[in-house]
Amino acid sequence: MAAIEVTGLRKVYGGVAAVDGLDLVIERGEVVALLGPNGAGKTTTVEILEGYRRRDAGTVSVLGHDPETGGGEFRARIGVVLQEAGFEENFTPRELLRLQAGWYPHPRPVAEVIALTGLEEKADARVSTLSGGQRRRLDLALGIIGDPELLFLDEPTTGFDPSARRRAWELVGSLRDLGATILLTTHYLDEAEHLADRVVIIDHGRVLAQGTPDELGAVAGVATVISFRIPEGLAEDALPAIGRERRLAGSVVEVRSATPTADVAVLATWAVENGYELDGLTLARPSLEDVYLDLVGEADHVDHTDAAADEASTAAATGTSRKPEVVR
Ligand SMILES: Nc1ncnc2c1ncn2[C@@H]1O[C@H](COP(=O)(O)OP(=O)(O)OP(=O)(O)O)[C@@H](O)[C@H]1O
Repeated sequence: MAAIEVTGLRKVYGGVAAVDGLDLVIERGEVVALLGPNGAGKTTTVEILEGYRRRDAGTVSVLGHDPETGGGEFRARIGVVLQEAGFEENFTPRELLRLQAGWYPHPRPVAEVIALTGLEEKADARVSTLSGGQRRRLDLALGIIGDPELLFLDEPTTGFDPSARRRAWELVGSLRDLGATILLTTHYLDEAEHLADRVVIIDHGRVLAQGTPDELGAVAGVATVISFRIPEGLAEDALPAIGRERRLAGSVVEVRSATPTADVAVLATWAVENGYELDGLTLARPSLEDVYLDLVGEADHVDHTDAAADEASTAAATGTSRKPEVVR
């Protein structure tokens, strides 16, 4: 039996469908990342799977339970890390973890979870003194204390510094190695690429595409990128017309090509005939970001609720700032 099976899921708020006929199957032991723009319906979907929201239509099975009626037995088998959980500020992380452990039949040792999440130095400090990133680590610690079979992580590393992020990734990797099934939502495409066996892209409450990043590239028909440094003194319009889109970032030319073999042949022939050496000539498969933007659409991507934050998170996620200008 799959860990999660969802068919025709629907949730409507004030006449608008936040989730609109979503189908999803997640096998046991899989790590799956849900991607999508702000307002796509990720959190609504995940909270329905966790049993925190009621659905309007569709069938949902999570570890064989209907989350709406699964009760304590269901809750003991899942771990949940919400986007914004409130804490009892006067408690310490160790105390909160002990309390939470009491809810589960087979919890992990508190000290082990503190070490796994890198909270040793703050284990006995009041929660009110924790930084934002340390609070997120505590969220993560509380999510795994029950040694869940299925872990839900809603944007688990937002606000983490780079090394905390690496540790969280290692933690997710080790949970996966122990056989946990993990469903995470993230806006960090590199996080999805690094952690997930499979990526599910949703928009307007439906699944747009799913698969490994490589499979998604094929589905989306996203082009290979041919890049090289433009020969010194050469005007850009002197380059041969290849590819379906060309961009210039400083002196680096990026050509998106659906037929890279033929395009490289044309480019190389032109360069040799004219006596140019094309410095930095490389071919790169499309990144998950290319696939994502191709599927979701850049206009759509920034059209949702919080364009600025969305753009900032994409930039942070990919280590890039604004995209180079499209010159064609
Ligand atoms: N409690 C609610 N009441 C009314 N509308 C809601 C509620 N929760 C979500 N929505 C709406 O449902 C849609 C989907 O929201 P959801 O939070 O699931 O998106 P998301 O993909 O998780 O977005 P984000 O990436 O911004 O977290 C949005 O249009 C949102 O405004």
